[in-house]
Amino acid sequence: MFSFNQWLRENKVAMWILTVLRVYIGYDWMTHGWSKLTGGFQASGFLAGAVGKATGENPTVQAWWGTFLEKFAVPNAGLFDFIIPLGEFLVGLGLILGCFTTLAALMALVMNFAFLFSGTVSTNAQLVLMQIFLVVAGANAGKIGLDHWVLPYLRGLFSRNKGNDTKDTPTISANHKTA
Ligand SMILES: COC1=C(OC)C(=O)C(C/C=C(\C)CC/C=C(\C)CC/C=C(\C)CC/C=C(\C)CC/C=C(\C)CC/C=C(\C)CC/C=C(\C)CC/C=C(\C)CC/C=C(\C)CCC=C(C)C)=C(C)C1=O
Repeated sequence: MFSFNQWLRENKVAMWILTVLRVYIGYDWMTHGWSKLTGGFQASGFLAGAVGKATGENPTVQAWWGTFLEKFAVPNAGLFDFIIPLGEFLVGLGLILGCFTTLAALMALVMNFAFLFSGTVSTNAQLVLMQIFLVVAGANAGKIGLDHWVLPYLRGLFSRNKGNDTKDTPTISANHKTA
């Protein structure tokens, strides 16, 4: 039976479409990150505004997220001045190069949802939808990219001496000499 998920994960045509999608999304993240890194960026104003949206009868910002912003993000705004521009830039770079593609897409989702929870729709919802395709596709989304080499390298690193590697298994060879 045809499975769309399997098609995303294994098909060659899907691999090319995902590559175009990945580079497009990556370029969007990287340019936003770069302009914040070079032009300066302060999260405090936005964060205070988001806290203000957590009140009223039908608040845009959910109470638990409002509490997180008020108690953690606002007092540590300097951390977000740094991690948001860096995160956006690195996520963009990872997606463009196809390096740790799935992890980069997941971190991108974390940021999109943080912005959505804070009451900004903007391009976040459409990025979320596109990035879900990248995550479901898994390795196929990074095959035309550094993941083509990085993933097998990591697999080798973590599966050494496990699996079907026989070099550590003692065997008695034909010319085995006994004393
Ligand atoms: C449209 O949207 C929007 C924006 O945005 C454009 C915005 O700004 C903003 C404005 C935002 C603010 C004002 C801030 C708001 C802040 C909050 C709401 C506070 C809460 C926020 C959070 C909880 C989010 C925190 C952020 C996180 C978790 C992201 C952190 C991410 C990272 C640090 C980066 C992760 C990156 C990865 C995993 C990719 C990794 C890949 C690479 C780095 C590639 C590197 C490749 C190389 C260097 C090449 C060489 C490498 C090789 C060859 C590999 C070798 C391999 C080996 C195995 C050796 C809004 C509102 C918005 O609405």
